Amino acid sequence: MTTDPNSPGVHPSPPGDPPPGRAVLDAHLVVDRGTFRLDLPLTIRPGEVVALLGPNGAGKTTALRAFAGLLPLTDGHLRLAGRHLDHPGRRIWTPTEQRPIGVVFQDYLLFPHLTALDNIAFGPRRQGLDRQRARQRAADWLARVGLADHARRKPRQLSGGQAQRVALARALAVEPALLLLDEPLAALDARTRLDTRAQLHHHLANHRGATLLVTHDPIDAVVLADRLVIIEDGQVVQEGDVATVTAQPRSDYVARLVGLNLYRGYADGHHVRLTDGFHLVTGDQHVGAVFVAFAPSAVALHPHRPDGSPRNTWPVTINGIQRHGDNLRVQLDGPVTVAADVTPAAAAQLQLAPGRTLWAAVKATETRVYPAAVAPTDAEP
Ligand SMILES: Nc1ncnc2c1ncn2[C@@H]1O[C@H](COP(=O)(O)OP(=O)(O)OP(=O)(O)O)[C@@H](O)[C@H]1O
Repeated sequence: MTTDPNSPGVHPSPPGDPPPGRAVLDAHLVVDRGTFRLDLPLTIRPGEVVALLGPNGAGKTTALRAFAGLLPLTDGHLRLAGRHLDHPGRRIWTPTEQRPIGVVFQDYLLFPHLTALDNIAFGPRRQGLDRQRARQRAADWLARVGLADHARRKPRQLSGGQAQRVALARALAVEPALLLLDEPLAALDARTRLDTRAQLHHHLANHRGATLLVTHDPIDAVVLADRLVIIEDGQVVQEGDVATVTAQPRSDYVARLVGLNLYRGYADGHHVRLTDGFHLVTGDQHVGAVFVAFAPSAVALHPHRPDGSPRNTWPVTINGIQRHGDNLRVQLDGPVTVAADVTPAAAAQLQLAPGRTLWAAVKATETRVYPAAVAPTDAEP
């Protein structure tokens, strides 16, 4: 691999490229790490915030490192603001420090020996601003994140929430075409996270570049992102706006993330035969391969088989019980594995305990049915 002598940031992409359209980020990351392969097409429009979600080992960190220039692409391309930063097919590669990218790492990685002000001024200085103007820009950013009076503090003299805000200001002070956020709120306690999330939302709304948020936290994703991209085993399994993804999960991971029971099956009118042979009656009519989803709150538990109503009923055995907000979430085994939410009062009445057998009931009208065939994505600009 050779370094592109015509450093991106100075020269446009070579002629012959497809037009970048409205996307500021246009990437197809292919990265091989041993037996693991990340294969992630991703475009992001100016001002758009995309959350990259996935279970452990899905490839989120690999993607983040590839964007930041800490891992080279095996194949594919990475184009930002119309310039190729990485394109193995053309032997183009751009070192980290020359990429117009701001990164907020999970543990912030502030320079410990520099003040908050100098941490933020570092990027603009390296971009060529003189010392005074770089410090002025840093001071402006400190004021924007509400820390004007913390300019002289060193990172060890800042709280977790303050350090996070300095890290965000440092990343944004270089006016990056792409802002990468790596679990930006994970290190904060619950109260600070709430405030900091609201502030982050405000700053992202004003950021004109693209933002990629890597997170495990569905709340961060739902609050902060315009679009979700979910990867598993290095591949995109679902993407779309928050409302669509949360309403119509297409993988077990996404269903767990949004707290829904999810099954695959084959629909014939109001009946869906699940892959393990069980039948569900649904409110919607469909024909063909479908997903069926319903909320744990839609599952009613009874000590005896309920009769006389057009519902789905089946015997279940309690496998586990956890707190879930003000309620209890009960994991149930049976011909259909299912999670049910019950109030503490109902739990006491039903004498819930692991191993106890009950009946589960779900009204047909509480189910959602949608085709299993993958719809075309709306990712293209
Ligand atoms: N240095 C490495 N060499 C080889 N394979 C690696 C290396 N680091 C990670 N991997 C593999 O790459 C895959 C993706 O890992 P990655 O850290 O990107 O996942 P992740 O989605 O960030 O996971 P987590 O949520 O646990 O941080 C995993 O299978 C992992 O074992």
